[in-house]
Amino acid sequence: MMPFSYRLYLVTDEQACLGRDLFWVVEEAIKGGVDVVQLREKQLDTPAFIQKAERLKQLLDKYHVPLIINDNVEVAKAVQAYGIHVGNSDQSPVTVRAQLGAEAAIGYSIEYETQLSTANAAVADYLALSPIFATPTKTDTVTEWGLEGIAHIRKQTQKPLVAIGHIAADNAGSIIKAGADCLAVVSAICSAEHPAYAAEKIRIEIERAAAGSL
Ligand SMILES: Cc1ncc(COP(=O)(O)OP(=O)(O)O)c(N)n1
Ligand SMILES: Cc1nc(C(=O)O)sc1CCOP(=O)(O)O
Ligand SMILES: [Mg+2]
Repeated sequence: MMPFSYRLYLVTDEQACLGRDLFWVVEEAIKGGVDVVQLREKQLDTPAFIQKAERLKQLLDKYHVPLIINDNVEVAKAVQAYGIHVGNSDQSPVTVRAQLGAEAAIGYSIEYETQLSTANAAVADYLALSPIFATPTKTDTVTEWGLEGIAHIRKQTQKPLVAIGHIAADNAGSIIKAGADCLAVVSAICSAEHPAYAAEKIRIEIERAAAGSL
């Protein structure tokens, strides 16, 4: 098991970067306060995914920001990523743990409350509530957890809770106050005119809400 004490989680989406260089967007996002990055590539084959992940890891290492790989265990292994994120259509966290060992952080999407009591949730280092609010960025989702859903799940687990889905500066504080530990964001940062400024605004809301709930 690995610690997961991050606050602002960038999930990449090249399309959402509106023609700008992904590596530039990521670096700006880090300057604004992103402290963990997931490389999410749904179209690349494994060799191309590895190549991109290697380049991204070099950049992230400069800032001591951990790299999470979406779905692909082979890529996570090849680049010695900090961890991997899997959901219900991917290899299970139990299988991934067997392949990557205790030294990899595993994130697991929670779409149904019944998942909480499974071995898959038990071996995960963080749980992602998927989605908090419906989002055009990913439409193959089940239901929206909403703020009430976060509070409900918060009472049932001590694991770090990552919220994802339609998160931006204007709802960041309420999501943290409802019980999330970390906010995962695609478009509000990748598609922002100034990704650094956008990340900074979200980070400020996170810190403000977290300080208020101490
Ligand atoms: C932080 C985070 N949370 C949820 C997801 C979604 O994972 P999944 O359900 O496996 O869907 P895909 O991203 O693989 O399409 C995520 N990637 N990251
Ligand atoms: C990658 C991803 N997973 C989700 C889930 O619900 O599991 S929602 C999502 C995309 C989130 O994008 P945005 O910040 O633009 O709303
Ligand atoms: Mg997946």
